[in-house]
Amino acid sequence: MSGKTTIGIVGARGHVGTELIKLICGHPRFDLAYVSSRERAGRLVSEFEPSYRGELRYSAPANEDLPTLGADAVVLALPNGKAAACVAAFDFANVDPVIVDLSADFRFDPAWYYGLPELTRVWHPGKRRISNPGCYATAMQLAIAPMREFINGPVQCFGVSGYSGAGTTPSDKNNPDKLRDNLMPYALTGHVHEREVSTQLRHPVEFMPHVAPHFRGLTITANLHLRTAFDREAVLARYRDAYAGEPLVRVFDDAPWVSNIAGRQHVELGGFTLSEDGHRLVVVATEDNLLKGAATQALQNLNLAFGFDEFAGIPLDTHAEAA
Ligand SMILES: NC(=O)C1=CN([C@@H]2O[C@H](COP(=O)(O)OP(=O)(O)OC[C@H]3O[C@@H](n4cnc5c(N)ncnc54)[C@H](OP(=O)(O)O)[C@@H]3O)[C@@H](O)[C@H]2O)C=CC1
Ligand SMILES: CC(=O)N[C@@H](CCC(=O)OP(=O)(O)O)C(=O)O
Repeated sequence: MSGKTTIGIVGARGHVGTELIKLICGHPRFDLAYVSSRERAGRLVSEFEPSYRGELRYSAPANEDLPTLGADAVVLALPNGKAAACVAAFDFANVDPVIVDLSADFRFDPAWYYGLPELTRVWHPGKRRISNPGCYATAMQLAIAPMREFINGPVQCFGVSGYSGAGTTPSDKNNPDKLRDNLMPYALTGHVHEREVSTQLRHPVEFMPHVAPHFRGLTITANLHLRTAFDREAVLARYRDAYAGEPLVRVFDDAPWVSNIAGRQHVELGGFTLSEDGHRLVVVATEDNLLKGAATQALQNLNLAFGFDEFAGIPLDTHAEAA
């Protein structure tokens, strides 16, 4: 291979695995070692991903064969519940690549680093087992964190995701016919991202997710009750300060629209609206669930794990001006 750091992707046919292949193809320091898919085993990656110009083919290694494949890092992009068996195979073989898990399987395991770099990168150095946050959970935490110390009582978050969030295994939530002209509520209490955000922020969050007919991009509308009365300027100043110098978090005056975020790497925050008494704040966040909600964040985590620039290989567009 090329002297580059090599990455294996397990579950590379999926929506997130596909985005990660594209990002790694454009990365100056990473190269693909292997990409697994049972359905595409034997097929050339270039058949599915034109930006990949090599001869690599999808393969379908058994878990116990993964440690023999020799990648410097492994990204697990499998459905929930499948990661532990892969990790156990590496442990059993005493092979210790950097592992980034995209599922929810290790997000509550204190032995794993929770990688939402804008909020947790200070704890990253030396971490080789990295749990990538959930898509909605990323947007919720970035929307709430700057006001965390002033929040009074639970935060309510109304979420609407494009149906790529539901993966490729057929279900009502990714069935375009059932989604047409529709908004599908689900997991209205107890969604894993509710628990994830409440745990990470150490503050209760109540999350009500929905799926919509668009393919990619999600919106979170967060309702925060505040102990202290705020005016809009003070709120905006807190968000601008919190994310100053963060290329993947942009703060706007107006509420962001999901139609503007598909295919883009960053999270947008905006629409800061206060009640008349200044004690209730509503904030809107949008994000491409497959990018900052998954693959882009995984790339930030991989860059940090190998000591590269955190944003290497992440195409930062500039066409929308932050407020
Ligand atoms: N979609 C999203 O917006 C986000 C997803 N995530 C998480 O990322 C992970 C991947 O999501 P996504 O790409 O949407 O999922 P998909 O359903 O699109 O893809 C799943 C991948 O896993 C493989 N796979 C499925 N079942 C198995 C199995 N039993 N054993 C081995 N491989 C299997 C599939 O390939 P094949 O069947 O060919 O082997 C496919 O490559 C999930 O854990 C998801 O929760 C996180 C944030 C956002
Ligand atoms: C629309 C839809 O179904 N979205 C997924 C979230 C995708 C995600 O972030 O997944 P994990 O936390 O499982 O990794 C869901 O609600 O389960």
